[in-house]
Amino acid sequence: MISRRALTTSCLPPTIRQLLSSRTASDPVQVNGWVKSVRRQKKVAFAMISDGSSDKGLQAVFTKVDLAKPLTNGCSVRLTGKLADSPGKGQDKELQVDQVELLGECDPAEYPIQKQALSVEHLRDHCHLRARTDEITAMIRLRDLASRSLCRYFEDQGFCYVHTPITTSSDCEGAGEAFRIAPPPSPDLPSSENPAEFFGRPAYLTVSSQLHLEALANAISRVYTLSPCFRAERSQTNRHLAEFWMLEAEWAFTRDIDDVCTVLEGSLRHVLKQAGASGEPVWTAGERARLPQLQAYADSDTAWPRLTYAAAVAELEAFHAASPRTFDFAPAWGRPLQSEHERWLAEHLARGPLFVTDYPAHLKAFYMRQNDAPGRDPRTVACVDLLVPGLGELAGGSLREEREDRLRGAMVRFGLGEEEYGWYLDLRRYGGAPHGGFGLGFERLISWMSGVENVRECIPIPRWAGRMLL
Ligand SMILES: NC(=O)C[C@H](N)C(=O)O
Repeated sequence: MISRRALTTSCLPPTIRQLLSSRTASDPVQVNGWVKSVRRQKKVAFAMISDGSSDKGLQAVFTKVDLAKPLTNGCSVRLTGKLADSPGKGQDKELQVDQVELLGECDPAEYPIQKQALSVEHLRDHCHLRARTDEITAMIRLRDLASRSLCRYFEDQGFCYVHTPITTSSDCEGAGEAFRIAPPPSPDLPSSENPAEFFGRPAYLTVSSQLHLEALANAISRVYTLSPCFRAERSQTNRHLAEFWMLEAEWAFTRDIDDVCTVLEGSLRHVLKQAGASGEPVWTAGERARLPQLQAYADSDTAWPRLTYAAAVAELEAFHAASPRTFDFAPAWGRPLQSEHERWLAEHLARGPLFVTDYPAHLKAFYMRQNDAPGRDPRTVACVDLLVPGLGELAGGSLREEREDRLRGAMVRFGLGEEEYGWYLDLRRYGGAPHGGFGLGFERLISWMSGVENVRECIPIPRWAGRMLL
C-alpha cells in the first residue's frame, strides 16, 4: 500500500531577508545562519547572524548570557526566539533569543575569515570560504540579479534562451587560446590502440558560443545564452580569467551594425536600471556610491555615442601629439587599441560608454562582415567594441559575413580549412540570412557595475593562469 500525505508547497524555513521583510510577529521564529561576530557583556550578549540573504544580517540578543556561550565566529546555528523592533542603531529588528542549537562548530583560532579586514590575496587563497564575507556575498547576488535582468530583457525582445556546447572543434576567435581536451587512456585497450582523440578529432573547451549560436539564429531568428567560456590567457591582468562567463546574443535579419549597438545598449540600460532600483542586497556600502553614475548612464535620453575606429584613432593621435607622455603605445590606424587608449576614449572623450565601430579587418576575427558598401572603407569590417570608463572593453560584436564567397576568402586568409568549418559555410549555403550579435563579458559587467577592479573578485571561484585551488 502506498501512503499519501498532504501536499506541502514549501519545506524551507524563511531566510533572514524574508523574516526581516515580514511584520514583527509575537510567535517564535527560527533563524538559521552563521555567526559573524559575538560581543559578550555581563548581563547581555549580542551576535550578528548572517545567512547571505540580506546585506546586514540579523542581530541576535541573548539576555540569558549563557545561551551565547557556545557561539564563536563562523559557527552555524539555529536560533529560536522573538523578532522584535530594535532599539539599537543601524537595524530595525533584532532577535531575542530563547533557544540555541549549535549546528556546526568553528574553531575561532583557525577560522580564516576573521572579523578584521582581510586582504584580497588572503581571500583568494581561501576562495572556498570567501563567500562568507559581505563583499563576495554582494557580488554573488549582483551576478544573480544581473543574469535575471539580462534574461528578462532578451525574453521581452523575443529572444529564445538556448544552450550551446562547451566542447567544440573550432577556435572561434582564432587567437590560439583554446584549451585542448585530452581523454584519459582507456584501461581496456593496449596503449597502441588507445585513440588519441576521444571525439575522433581534436576537441577544445569553447572560447565563445558565437558560431553555435549562429547555427541556431539561422533557424530560430533570435537566440542568446549565458555560459562559461575558457581561454588560455597567460597575461596577469585585472580583466582576464581563464574561465569566465559571457552573455552572447545572436539574431537574424539584421543588416546594420547600429542594430547591434542598439540591442547591446538596451540590454545594459535594462540591467543598470534594475540593479539601481532593486532593494536586493547586491551592493556593499561603497558600491552604492556608484549608483547615481550608473543611473545616469541608464537614464540618459540620448543614445550612447558611436564613433568609427578611424575617428577614434584620429582623436587619440591628436591627443598623443599634444601630450606625448600620456600613452605608452602610440596610436595609429591599423594598430590595435590598447587598453590605455580604450579607457581614455571612454573616460576623457565620451565621459561614459562609447561604441567604437568598423575596425580594420586584420585586427578582428575571420567571421566579421566586410564593409564594402559604397562610401565604406573596404579594409574594415562591420564590428563594434563597447568601451566603458574604468574598464575599457566591456563587450564586442559584429555583423557576421553571410556571403559564402566572402567568407571563403576570409577563411583562406586566416588559414581555416573547409573540413573544420564546412558546417559553418553550410549556414550560408542553405538560406543564410544576414545576421549579427555580440558577446558581453559577464565578470567585466559585474566589475564595471560594482567598481571592484579585478575580475577575480567578480566570480565566486576564479581560475587564472597558475591558479586553480578547488
Ligand atoms: N558573441 C560574440 O560576438 C563574442 C565574440 N565571439 C567574442 O568572443 O568576442
